[in-house]
Amino acid sequence: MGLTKIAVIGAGLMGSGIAQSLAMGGKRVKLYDSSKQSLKRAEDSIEKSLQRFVKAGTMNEEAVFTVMEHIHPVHDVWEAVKDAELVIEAVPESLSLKKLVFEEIDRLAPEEAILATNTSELSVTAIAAATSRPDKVLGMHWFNPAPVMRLIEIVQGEDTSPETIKAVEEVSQEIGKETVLVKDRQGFVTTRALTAHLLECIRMHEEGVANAKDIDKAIRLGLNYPMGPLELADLIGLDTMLFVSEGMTAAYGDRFLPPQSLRKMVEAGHFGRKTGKGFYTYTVQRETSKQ
Ligand SMILES: C[C@H](O)CC(=O)SCCNC(=O)CCNC(=O)[C@H](O)C(C)(C)COP(=O)(O)OP(=O)(O)OC[C@H]1O[C@@H](n2cnc3c(N)ncnc32)[C@H](O)[C@@H]1OP(=O)(O)O
Ligand SMILES: NC(=O)c1ccc[n+]([C@@H]2O[C@H](COP(=O)([O-])OP(=O)(O)OC[C@H]3O[C@@H](n4cnc5c(N)ncnc54)[C@H](O)[C@@H]3O)[C@@H](O)[C@H]2O)c1
Repeated sequence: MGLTKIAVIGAGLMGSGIAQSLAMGGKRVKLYDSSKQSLKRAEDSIEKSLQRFVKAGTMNEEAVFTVMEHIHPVHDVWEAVKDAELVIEAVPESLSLKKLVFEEIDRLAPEEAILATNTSELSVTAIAAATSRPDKVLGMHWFNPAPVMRLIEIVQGEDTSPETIKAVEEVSQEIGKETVLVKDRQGFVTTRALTAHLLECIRMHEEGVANAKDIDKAIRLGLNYPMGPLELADLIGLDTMLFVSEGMTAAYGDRFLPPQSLRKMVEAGHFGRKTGKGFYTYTVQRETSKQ
């Protein structure tokens, strides 16, 4: 059994799903978020997601209890990383923020710990350079919703060692995921391909080529995609989509420019599922009063 003690930093949409996926694969996970509210929301969304597996008949209540037993929400980053063999970061898509987080976990985590970022498209090499261990830093790009999606895209930074890659390939396979290995180029493989697709569909919506429902239906039924592009953008988070679009524009030019309508929705605080409104409206679970 490879790496077993894992810390996840950032318990939002992805961090909660990553923690759940690891725990479902038998790993012990400490889950930290700078916001207590996010940590509470993470526990609720993990419970909800596990109940989907129970409803689907692929898990029983005993397995749910075991998975929850493997996830330890903590309120202090030192507590989260102090004995970790692998730390996975899933904070918002901002290079400056990720560098700050990596500087901190580099100082606090055991020196042999591997540090992985779940960035969608930012430079793994630049994040690694913020630490004293660039050979032990790589991209571990999960997909939303993490408990269901089967791929982990491993991104090799300029100084990532082969041993680091092998250890993360192993832990990915141990929890039932498939991996691919890509170079550290903006957007890697998946985000570059997906962003081109999603942005073009948002532009079509903006130009009034068709309404949101028909654009999604056309792609879902016409191209046999599991989700339409606008409902998928709402699932990913329009805030993340804007971050990604701006990052890709810096690297590849105007073809990735964010549509004005995307920017306006984000400026208005409409991030999609996570805020209850994006291209569609959703019922957002009320925050529990208990902290
Ligand atoms: C940009 C980033 O860096 C990288 C990315 O993440 S790109 C995005 C990658 N993800 C995709 O492309 C997802 C495409 N969609 C799909 O594969 C499928 O629609 C799906 C797996 C999300 C759901 O498939 P399906 O079996 O039809 O489930 P369905 O009953 O329709 O449920 C859809 C809903 O369930 C969620 N979901 C389904 N199973 C789930 C599970 N076990 N745990 C958590 N959420 C689950 C979906 O997110 C959505 O949320 P909701 O519960 O709040 O409604
Ligand atoms: N949303 C997706 O579909 C998706 C898929 C793959 C990868 N990603 C990437 O994963 C990362 C997280 O995205 P997300 O959608 O989960 O975002 P999110 O906004 O849902 O979650 C981010 C979490 O990080 C927490 N946070 C912020 N600063 C922190 C800090 N200094 N220390 C600890 N926690 C902190 C926030 O409180 C929040 O709970 C981004 O880099 C994103 O590009 C997103």
